[in-house]
Amino acid sequence: MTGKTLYDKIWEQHVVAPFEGRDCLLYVDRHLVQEVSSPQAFASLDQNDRPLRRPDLHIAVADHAVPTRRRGHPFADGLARQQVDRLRENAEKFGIAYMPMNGDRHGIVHVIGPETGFTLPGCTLVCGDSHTSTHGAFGCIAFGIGASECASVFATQTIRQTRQKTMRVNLEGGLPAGVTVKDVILALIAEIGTGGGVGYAIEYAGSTIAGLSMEARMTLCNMTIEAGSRVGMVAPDEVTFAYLEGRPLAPEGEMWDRAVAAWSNLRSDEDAVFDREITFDTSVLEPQVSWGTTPEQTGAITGVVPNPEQMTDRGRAARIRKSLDYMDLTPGTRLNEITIDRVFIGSCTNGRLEDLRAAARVLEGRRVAGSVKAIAVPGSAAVRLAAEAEGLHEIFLAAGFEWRDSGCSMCVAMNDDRLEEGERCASTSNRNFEGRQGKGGRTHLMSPQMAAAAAVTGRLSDVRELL
Ligand SMILES: CC(C)[C@H](C(=O)O)[C@@H](O)C(=O)O
Ligand code: SF4
Repeated sequence: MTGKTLYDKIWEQHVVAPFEGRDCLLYVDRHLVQEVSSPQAFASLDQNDRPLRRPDLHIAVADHAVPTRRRGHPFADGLARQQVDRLRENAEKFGIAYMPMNGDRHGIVHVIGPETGFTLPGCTLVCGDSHTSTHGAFGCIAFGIGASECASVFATQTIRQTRQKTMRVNLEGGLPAGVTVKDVILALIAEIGTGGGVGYAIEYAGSTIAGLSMEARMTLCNMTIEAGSRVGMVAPDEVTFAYLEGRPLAPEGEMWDRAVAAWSNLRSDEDAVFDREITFDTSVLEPQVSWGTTPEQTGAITGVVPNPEQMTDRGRAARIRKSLDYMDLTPGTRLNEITIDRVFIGSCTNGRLEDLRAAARVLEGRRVAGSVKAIAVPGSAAVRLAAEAEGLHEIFLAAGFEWRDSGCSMCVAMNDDRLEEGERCASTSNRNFEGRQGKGGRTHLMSPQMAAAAAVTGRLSDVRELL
């Protein structure tokens, strides 16, 4: 018998009942709830007169619609206020934990889950949000679900799911100076495509992973969904345990020791066979920026805007032509000559302390270019407080950034942080679709230090020249 993958091990521990084919009824250990995807699910409990089965296994937080400034004032947007109010009321009514907007535990769901120790190795964790893949960084099976599936989790703590095929992505060789895991995942998506991971649960392994912090591993797993894979994971190790120890919801005392002993077995067996396996040399990477309207339309900052007329694949050429038209870019333009209007540093991809530190290192002693408006939005209140405790906010403010309260903010423009028609933004978020950051807005995805470099030069820039 061949060995098992990490995904298979955790999956098998959670099967309540097998169905036909690859489908199973799966037990759900943890559910994160946000304001956009939950109203229907709560309503379905009401309609069917069902209780919420395990209130202790859910945490609710409003992150998408909350304003990131003037939090003590009435919301500018009526719909946003309604969404936030409804979530608070539902959480109270069904007895689940709620993290209020102005509390110290507020933040983007995918930032507060790990930060509180709610996210743990070996568990199944779901949320009505595609970037739930983030939590797989802890060696758990975490994936985004739809509204009707949220209702099923509320009522039964189970969910019907199709077992994914497995893919191992071996990241080898470490990272050169100025290159981060955001560059790795952007380059990987550029190579395998936004459909490259469809149907697979991806496990990241290799020498590069061993040297990554939990925050970096989260960035990697976060963007796995942009490669089409709903699950990204990293086997837990000493870095994972050190991050979790002492977190408010992590096990304590003797339970901690037992947990670490159990978690230490959570790794793919030596002889495990993956359905697909690829190796990616990260030691040769350069900082990346996206130039199009999907994350796969990305290239090294030293390159140029590609020319669709030179492509033999006509479908691809047509897609690129459309992207360049929306992005208002001319083939052959050097990427580092593209000027920008806005900078957004934040999101569940790159809104953690390490990201803010990396950006601040570039900003220290420098000023945001006169033509640029820049905001820094910590992923959570805890991130903001920790950043303030070490004075990072002062560096951002002195450089000319606005320093905001936590939330999704300009990643998705569901609050009042958004691009104006035609504005171009250097952004640390994960999606660059048409209109993602505001109608007619143009997004270039990159790492926090690359966004900081763009802020000070007023154009897409190679951060290695500023280090
Ligand atoms: C609004 C929400 C359901 C959505 C998601 O599923 O990911 C959002 O978080 C996003 O990043 O596009
Ligand atoms: S920060 Fe962006 S990607 Fe993350 S949950 Fe919010 S909207 Fe989605």
